[in-house]
Amino acid sequence: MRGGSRGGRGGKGKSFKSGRGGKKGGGRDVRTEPWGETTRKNDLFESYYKMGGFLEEEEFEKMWEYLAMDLPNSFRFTGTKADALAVREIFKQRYIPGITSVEFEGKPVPPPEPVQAFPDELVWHMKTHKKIIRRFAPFAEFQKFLVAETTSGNISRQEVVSMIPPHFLDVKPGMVVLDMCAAPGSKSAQLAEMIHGDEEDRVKRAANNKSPNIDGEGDYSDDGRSTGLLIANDTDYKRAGMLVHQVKRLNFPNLIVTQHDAAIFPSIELPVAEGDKKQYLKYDRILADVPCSGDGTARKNVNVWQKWTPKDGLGLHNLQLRILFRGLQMLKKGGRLVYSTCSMNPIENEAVIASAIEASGGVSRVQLVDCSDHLPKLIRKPGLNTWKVLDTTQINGEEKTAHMFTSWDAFLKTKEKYEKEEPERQFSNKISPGVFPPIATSEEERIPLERCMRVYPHLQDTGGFFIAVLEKLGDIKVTQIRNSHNEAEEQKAKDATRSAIPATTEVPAEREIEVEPEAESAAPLKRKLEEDQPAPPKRVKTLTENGDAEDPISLVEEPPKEENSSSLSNRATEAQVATPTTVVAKPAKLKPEAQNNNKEYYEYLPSDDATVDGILSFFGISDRFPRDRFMVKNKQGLLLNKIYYTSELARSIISQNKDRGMRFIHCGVVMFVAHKIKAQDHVKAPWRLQNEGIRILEPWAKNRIITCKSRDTLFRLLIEMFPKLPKDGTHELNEIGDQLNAMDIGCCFMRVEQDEEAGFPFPMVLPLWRHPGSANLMVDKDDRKAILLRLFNETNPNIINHVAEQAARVKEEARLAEEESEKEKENGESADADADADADTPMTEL
Ligand SMILES: C[S@@+](CC[C@H](N)C(=O)[O-])C[C@H]1O[C@@H](n2cnc3c(N)ncnc32)[C@H](O)[C@@H]1O
Repeated sequence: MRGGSRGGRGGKGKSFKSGRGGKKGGGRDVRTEPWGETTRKNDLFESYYKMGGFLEEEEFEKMWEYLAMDLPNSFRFTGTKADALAVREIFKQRYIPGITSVEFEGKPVPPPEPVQAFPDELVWHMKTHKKIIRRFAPFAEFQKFLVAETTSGNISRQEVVSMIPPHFLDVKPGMVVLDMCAAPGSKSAQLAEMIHGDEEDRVKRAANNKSPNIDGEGDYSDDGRSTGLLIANDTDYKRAGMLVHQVKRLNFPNLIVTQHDAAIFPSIELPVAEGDKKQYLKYDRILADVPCSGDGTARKNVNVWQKWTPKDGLGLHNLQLRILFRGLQMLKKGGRLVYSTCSMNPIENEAVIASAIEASGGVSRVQLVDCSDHLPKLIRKPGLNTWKVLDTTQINGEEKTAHMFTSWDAFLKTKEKYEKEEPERQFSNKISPGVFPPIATSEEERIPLERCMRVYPHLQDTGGFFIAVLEKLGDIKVTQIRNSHNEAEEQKAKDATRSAIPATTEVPAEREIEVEPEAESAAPLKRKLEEDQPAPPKRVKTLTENGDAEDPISLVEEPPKEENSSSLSNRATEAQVATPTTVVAKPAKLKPEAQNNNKEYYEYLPSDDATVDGILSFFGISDRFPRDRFMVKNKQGLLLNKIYYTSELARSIISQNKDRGMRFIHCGVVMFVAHKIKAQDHVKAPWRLQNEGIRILEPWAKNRIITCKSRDTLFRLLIEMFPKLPKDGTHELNEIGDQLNAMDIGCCFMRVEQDEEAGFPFPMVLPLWRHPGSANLMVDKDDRKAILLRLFNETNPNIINHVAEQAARVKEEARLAEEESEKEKENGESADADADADADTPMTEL
């Protein structure tokens, strides 16, 4: 159970006015109440999804109806499985019965329900509108629990669809995982949990000289500790900060946060023996949850309705392709990569997958994995093999016409026609061959795009999402960086061969939309194009930046050795001709630079460091606990007051790469903090254990361990800060006071064993400091409140801080004394004055 700090993100759906009249049939759906004024309607958006061949007409109608409804709130129980199940049980037993009995306007209000797609009832969603949540006490109480546990890190408020991709990565403890576009970090948190696995149980077994092998899966060579690593990366400085904030609370020593452009993510060096060839880190698993237009988030992100344009997806295709391609390069052979977006647009999805597979050398190098037997309860639709491409043209920024194209050739033909007939009409420079469906020359070469997964809003009342699982079968070629000259030459050659071009299709936007002749199922649709939306949704704006300009790194480093150079395959090659940016396959060349403010400074302490040695002896930490993984984050070393701990692989990577120009912006769990007390002489080890790192160390400790056995004692220690422990031995701290009386001043581990009968549904270990005349749990007020709520259902605890109260008393006494002395002074002064006056008077008189 984590103490943790603040984090998490709430699913804030704005109120709205449904564009299509809300859900029909059944009970009244409170989510469609017109509590807000935003109209959820966008003709061009609708036309594309209606005419693009995504769903049968009837199903499309249902999908569109759901897309215009508010999204249910959802959340996930997090942490180790045991912790997550324990908190889930408290939630089910304490809150569900009350919520289930609530009625609104004579009808039962739907209670939270587990989302069937995920195992163990660890994911829940709630369709109740926040107005109802605020109005009814059982919901309000539950809401309080939700907030407290989110703050503590035991619950993550995350959109249901966003939880899907990590499940398909099939991460095992011990794996090396890269999350390429990780901010704000909800999927990174899931991945970290998977890498962590049952680590705590395994370590406990190892520390007790039992085999740490619980389930036969994973690498147990590090005394049960997970040997895996998660590198969570994001290019955006601010968002990377959010990511650090989110993952810090995981207290996971096997985690590094970096800030790089994923499309040119640097190759990370591994340490090698002197004289040996350089080795680069390859990943067992990669998540590419790329920046996207986000049109699948329209249920919670109402901006999508106002701002959707076909250019959003077209503009992102190339960046998405570059990120995916770089990911495939860095993947181990046999490794797995999950590509995902919260967009339903095939240009950002299947088109990217097809182009990346082609660019990698085809299906013999990278295969789409059939995941139909995985998460069988997740309702999904197969990926698309055909789709159309929509874009708009304009003349002098006006008279927009929407066009739907079925092929690159149809697009070129249309362009040629207009160049002759209406040369002033501006065509998009965003359409490239790669955005169209691939054309296979043989069945063996066909990319089975149907293995991709599409999750639509109506299938299980979620947002829209796309997931594709890729496996690397062979080495991937490195794409040559193409310059404008060779692109232009290649284009000329291609143009010359394009003689028989099929008929063009266009959709005049201000008139009646014509359906292109190739499309069988399409029917004419009347629509009027709204004013052009000049600004794409905020998300798109931020995400279209590829970060190159900001990144002080150039693109010339040699790639890892195994990869040979060759050109991109046809579709991807053509894509480069038609789009302004090239697919760049090479990693960033790092510039060694002094560690600066953008990232943290890391200095590992030598394994015989005297300070660490002193601390570890004080707590009786086994010699088997590694001594070489402690670091400080300041040049002044131990002058600073925190000592961090990281996993072995994190240490190797940080040490090997920190001076190469890698932007490491977070790594390490705080293990010890210097304890500044006046009576230093009393204390043999003036360092205190930290809530963050205590669980990593505790199984290896022999000294300074006390055990709390009763709920009363725990309650007292939580509700009172610095309860008294007088020197004469009298105290009100029950078994804890007795154990502390026999202990020197300093920090200790306070264990709470799991004991259902005693009212402890999960084990805990908390740091406690024994002072000369008191004791204090080193747990902050928020975490105290969360534990009090979780274990004691204490909703509004009044936490007493004896020291603060005493300090306030002393201050008050000092103030009163000062007042008193002022008064006395005044009195004295006036008395003196009187006396003086008395004295003077006679003098004067004299
Ligand atoms: C869909 S969001 C990722 C959400 C995240 N995976 C999660 O679950 O919390 C896409 C992220 O990609 C980042 N991004 C945009 N361009 C990038 C690039 N070139 N390299 C790395 N990250 C990028 C954005 O800053 C954004 O945080």
